Amino acid sequence: MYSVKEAFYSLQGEGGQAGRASVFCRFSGCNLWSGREADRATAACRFCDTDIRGTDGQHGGRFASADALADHLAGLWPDAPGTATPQVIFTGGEPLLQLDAELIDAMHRRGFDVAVETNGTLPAPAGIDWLCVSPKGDAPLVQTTGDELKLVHPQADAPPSRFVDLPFRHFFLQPMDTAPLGGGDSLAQTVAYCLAHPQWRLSLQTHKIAGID
Ligand SMILES: C[S@@+](CC[C@H](N)C(=O)[O-])C[C@H]1O[C@@H](n2cnc3c(N)ncnc32)[C@H](O)[C@@H]1O
Ligand SMILES: Nc1nc2[nH]cc(C(=O)O)c2c(=O)[nH]1
Ligand code: SF4
Ligand SMILES: [Mg+2]
Repeated sequence: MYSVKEAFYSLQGEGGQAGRASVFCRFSGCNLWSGREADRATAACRFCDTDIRGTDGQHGGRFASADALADHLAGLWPDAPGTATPQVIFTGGEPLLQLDAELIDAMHRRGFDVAVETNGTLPAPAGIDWLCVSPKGDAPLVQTTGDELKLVHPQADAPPSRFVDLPFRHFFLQPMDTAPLGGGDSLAQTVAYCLAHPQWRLSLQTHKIAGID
């Protein structure tokens, strides 16, 4: 059984694939926060910008099998002209609590590339085409390889220097959207860090700038 908060068709807003049309599957639940505002201040991850509870979002629900969920997600890809490879982005919540090889295979059989956004505290199954790891504070990092490491910045207990020697192909710093918390000048700090440490590239949340989701 898979629990999905919401699913939607949009453009990847972040990281090295920003701008690519994708179907998003946002799984419910996370191992670093309950999703309740009352628990935010004491959670392992405190700055989450997302509603991760329940299955009540658009195209959300509970799916009894990998094929049922894969059919549901493939149905969100538009009947559009051209030859672009469809992509599904499994996110959440924490997708690696639910994503398994069966669902990855089911999406591949439907012609989709499979991308994942994870906090890196759980091992990733094989077969993912684009793995984005986004470490959180002092939560243990288990998944130490992938395509991109995308660190939300600044985090007092997660300096970029701790991650920059890991074997990822791309290193992004993403300014912390402080809307859930209030205050801060994370954009200026992130720009300054990238200028001083050129291994890191700036990732802006372009979907928020564009106002698309
Ligand atoms: C909502 S998380 C879900 C996936 C997974 N749990 C994770 O944390 O990577 C999706 C992406 O949004 C980023 N994110 C969450 N809250 C953010 C915020 N306030 N500002 C900037 N990025 C944020 C995460 O770091 C992650 O890269
Ligand atoms: N457009 C858009 N791009 C995204 N890339 C990662 C997202 C996420 O919440 O995982 C996200 C999201 O929520 N929306
Ligand atoms: S790990 Fe990801 S989904 Fe979980 S609370 Fe943090 S940002 Fe949100
Ligand atoms: Mg998001």
